[in-house]
Amino acid sequence: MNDVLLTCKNIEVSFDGFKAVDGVDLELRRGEVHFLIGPNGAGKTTLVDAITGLAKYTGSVTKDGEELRGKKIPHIARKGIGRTFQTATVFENLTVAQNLDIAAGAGRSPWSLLRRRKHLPQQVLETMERIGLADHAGTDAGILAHGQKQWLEIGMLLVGDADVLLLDEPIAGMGHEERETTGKLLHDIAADRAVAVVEHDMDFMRANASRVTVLHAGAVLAAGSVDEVSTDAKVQEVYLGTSNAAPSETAPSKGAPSKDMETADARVA
Ligand SMILES: Nc1ncnc2c1ncn2[C@@H]1O[C@H](COP(=O)(O)OP(=O)(O)OP(=O)(O)O)[C@@H](O)[C@H]1O
Repeated sequence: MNDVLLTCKNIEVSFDGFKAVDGVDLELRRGEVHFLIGPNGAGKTTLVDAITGLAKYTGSVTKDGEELRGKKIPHIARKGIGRTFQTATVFENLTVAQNLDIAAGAGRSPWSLLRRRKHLPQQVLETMERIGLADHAGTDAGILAHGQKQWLEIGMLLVGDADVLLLDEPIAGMGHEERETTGKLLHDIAADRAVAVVEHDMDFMRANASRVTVLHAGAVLAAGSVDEVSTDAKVQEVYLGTSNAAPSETAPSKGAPSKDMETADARVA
């Protein structure tokens, strides 16, 4: 079995008494692309916020035996936990190479970080190849295509030595080719890391998930392989809205379970 890099136990996040995350357990393993799915408002992003120190929580997040609850955001990042946001947060006025050089250069002085260097570190050069941006080393990040910005942001986590990557809807707004490339990139980087992907796109999830956790109303509804969660009656009910609790979301049930989730995706996305 792949080794566990991050363990979350009984995570709860409350906003003014409303439990956005309600007792979630989660393990992220090296070698896996772990999808976090669930309807809007299920608590996916809030869970990522908790893990990365942006949201206060009760429960426990551990990495390498260290409890991370209550630790500051930079400390959590230094522990190798990195995240991307739906809107890429790159330095738009700096080049691809400079963005990566800065991300790789924690500990260097601000001036040396901003200086255009003749020789980029090997790690930056290798990462540019890996994320498919080697031909854009001198391009300002601000004029990259949407997908390329997402790849650059992932690259910035890689050069920062993150080994647990939490990616929030990385393919939103991408075309077919960019999605395919992103799927390959996720598996490439997961070979020696743990990758978690918050996603609404069920086709992308089915094509790329090693493991899936389905959240609903802040809690884990189901977890397992794509097949296991696709055939789970509770998951189908939530996605199809066949329960009395969500009559307005009722959608006709057609075909195989995986098709059902596709229907849900069209509605949820
Ligand atoms: N800062 C906040 N203050 C109050 N409520 C919040 C806050 N952040 C999130 N929530 C609420 O917590 C719940 C979970 O939100 P969250 O964004 O984590 O869901 P999600 O599963 O990521 O949804 P989506 O797929 O739409 O992004 C929602 O009901 C949301 O309105």
